[in-house]
Amino acid sequence: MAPLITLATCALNQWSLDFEGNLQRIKKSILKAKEAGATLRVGPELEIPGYGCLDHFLENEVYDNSWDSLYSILTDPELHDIMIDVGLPILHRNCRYNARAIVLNGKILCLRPKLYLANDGNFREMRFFTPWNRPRHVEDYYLPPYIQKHQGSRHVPIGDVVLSTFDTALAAETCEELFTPNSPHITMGLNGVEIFTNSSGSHHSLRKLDERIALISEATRKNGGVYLYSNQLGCDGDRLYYDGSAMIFVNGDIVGQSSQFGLNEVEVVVATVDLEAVRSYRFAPSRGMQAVAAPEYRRIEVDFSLSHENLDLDEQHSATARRPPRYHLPEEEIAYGPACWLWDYLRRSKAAGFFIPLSGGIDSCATATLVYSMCRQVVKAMKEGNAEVIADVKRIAAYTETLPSTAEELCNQVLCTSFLGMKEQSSKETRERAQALADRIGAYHTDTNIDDVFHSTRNILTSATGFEPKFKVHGGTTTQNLALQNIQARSRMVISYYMAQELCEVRGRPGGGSLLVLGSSNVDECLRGYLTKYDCSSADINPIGSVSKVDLKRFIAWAAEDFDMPILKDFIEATPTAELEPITAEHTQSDEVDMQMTYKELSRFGTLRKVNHLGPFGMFLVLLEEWGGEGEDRLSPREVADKVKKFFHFYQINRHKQTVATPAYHAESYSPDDHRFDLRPFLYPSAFQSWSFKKIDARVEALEQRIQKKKNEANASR
Ligand SMILES: Nc1ncnc2c1ncn2[C@@H]1O[C@H](COP(=O)(O)OP(=O)(O)OC[C@H]2O[C@@H]([n+]3cccc(C(=O)O)c3)[C@H](O)[C@@H]2O)[C@@H](O)[C@H]1O
Ligand SMILES: Nc1ncnc2c1ncn2[C@@H]1O[C@H](COP(=O)(O)OP(=O)(O)OP(=O)(O)O)[C@@H](O)[C@H]1O
Ligand SMILES: NC(=O)CC[C@H](N)C(=O)O
Repeated sequence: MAPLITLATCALNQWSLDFEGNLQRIKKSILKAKEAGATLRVGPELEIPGYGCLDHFLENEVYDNSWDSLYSILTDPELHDIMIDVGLPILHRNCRYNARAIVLNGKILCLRPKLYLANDGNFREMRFFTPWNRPRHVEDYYLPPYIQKHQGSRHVPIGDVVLSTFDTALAAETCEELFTPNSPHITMGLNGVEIFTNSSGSHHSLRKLDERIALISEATRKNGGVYLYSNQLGCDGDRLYYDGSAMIFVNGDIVGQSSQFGLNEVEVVVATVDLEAVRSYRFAPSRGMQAVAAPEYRRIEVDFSLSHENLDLDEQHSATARRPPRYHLPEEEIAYGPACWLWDYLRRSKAAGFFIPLSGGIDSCATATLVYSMCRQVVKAMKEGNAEVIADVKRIAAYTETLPSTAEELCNQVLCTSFLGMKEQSSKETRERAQALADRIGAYHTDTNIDDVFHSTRNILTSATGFEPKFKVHGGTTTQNLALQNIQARSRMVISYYMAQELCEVRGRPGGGSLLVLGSSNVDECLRGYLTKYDCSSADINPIGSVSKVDLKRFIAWAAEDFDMPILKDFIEATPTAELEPITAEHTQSDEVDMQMTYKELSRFGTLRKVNHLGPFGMFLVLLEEWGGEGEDRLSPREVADKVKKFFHFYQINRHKQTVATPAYHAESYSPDDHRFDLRPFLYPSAFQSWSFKKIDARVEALEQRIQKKKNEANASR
């Protein structure tokens, strides 16, 4: 019988280029793993410099510093007696590799470079690294001189290897390799590898954890084995939030899972597993037939036992029981992910808090609710005794000597909101909703009118040219109507930055400080371009910029119950409106009327454009199936065509706005973010003269002729 083995994986809140902080968190995780009796610890991808260094991976200094950190791990005797799988970038024969060092008792056993790099969506690993791309190939890696001295040899093996200990075999695959069709774990498993490690730099996106769980579960269900998944956690200096969820699987089942969103900088997951369960799982002769035909790996012999053969631990421990996977609802993912990201951003930027221009509409309400959600998590972590969080709150919550004890108290210290209204345009309802929300969450709120700024800006044009622009409801043209709306929108941006800079002084915050302006444009408005360029959407950061309106509404409905905030129901029921035009008895502005499409339709267009990679004609064909056909609520081919064409027209003429979009938390797979995720032109030829639109027209005409023919035949046969 095989003895039991205790293994550990972890989620670490690394920060790009924070070599000292990263090293300290790595060491802490190793010590925690050791304390729990583990003999193997796996850490996140590129954990030494942090995963998100991006073009810094082209700087040699990052490689040197990473070796310095590794040297510190090798020479720390407290980190001995445990096998360590740690991520770092390395230079080998002048090529850069995203690698792992497998280390034991102060010596490097081998280096394992990533075979297949992640290079889609937000990932650009091919920009910095070379893929090893040669399964099972091994070479000699020449160590830096001071490491050679310490190691007692000039080189160590580098490549796709298997490690054989006294009692089992293990091997490493790295993040994306799990997602590829021909994952290394398949051949490794057929070669008798019983333990797989995977270190990841995998960011959050709504509903993505399901995919990871399905992949790992499938990998070990088919082939048997123990799978240790490690991931980075938190904001490491970018739009991305790495959502932890370190996990241990045995033969398709989860036996350990860390939190997906949390404020702990170091989370270690430990499980005790019975290797006999893996061996007996691999009984099928069909597997055996593939195993004997599988190509062989070079084995590194390791004089170490992962099991507790001679320890009392065996008697005390039994294998960790399997448990169901823990998923959050998408509305919970929105409540927790952006909130944790905001916290990391706030503490790491050393800002004094946030400023939100609060309109009384649902979007800025969602942004404010996320800051409140952040405060709830921070206060909870303080109550649990989280020392790092307490230290950060001591610096940030400077208004009082004592630490805030409720989310509302903390929110009062870190959040200022302002209603920036106009006498004729702003309704009593929005003004009151903004005030009521601020009161409920404890924000410091001001209610002010910006009519003076509006009128004086408008009058500048009049005194310069004699021309007097008017709103449409007062007889103005569309251009005049838009120009006047944009004065309001853009002056709100200037006023917001002014407020953000001065409010700490106004409130007498010891040490002063200034606030970060938070934006509130959602993914659908960005996609359609229904926002004013350089208005409040041009904020410092935006926690909801990649969340759809449909999901935002679900989140607000969830928060109304879960955060006990009945006031949020009023926001859901209100008709979304920009309130940029004067309200009259006959006219109140409404988003969906203005946009000429619904938020639900926008979500579908967005998904088909980005996730399904469809152009206008392809989208038309898909939507024809979905929305077209016979029946009362079905659309004719021409109606479907009009919707698709309208969407592409507005998307294309407004794409330029995405070039200045506020850095937003990445959450949605159809995000139009022009900076890192959705790389497209921003000067398009006219959509209406496009080849695709002509194809749509031709197909509509053909379909209409067919429909007419059918009708004629039906009439004739009556
Ligand atoms: N191809 C191109 N490349 C680069 N820049 C280009 C461009 N075409 C126009 N532009 C620039 O963009 C400007 C037009 O864009 P922009 O100034 O945004 O103005 P515009 O898109 O004309 O108007 C803003 C729209 O957003 C709506 N809205 C809805 C909800 C809230 C808010 C709000 O702000 O609170 C606004 C508002 O009702 C209106 O329909 C042009 O004046 C020009 O400066
Ligand atoms: N009266 C106002 N007071 C303060 N801020 C405002 C006001 N009107 C608009 N804003 C700011 O400008 C942003 C964009 O305005 P817009 O009317 O498009 O809002 P929205 O996208 O519909 O969001 P919301 O649902 O928050 O109104 C808002 O999210 C808000 O931050
Ligand atoms: N760092 C990686 O290799 C990540 C790629 C992977 N597709 C993910 O999103 O998790």
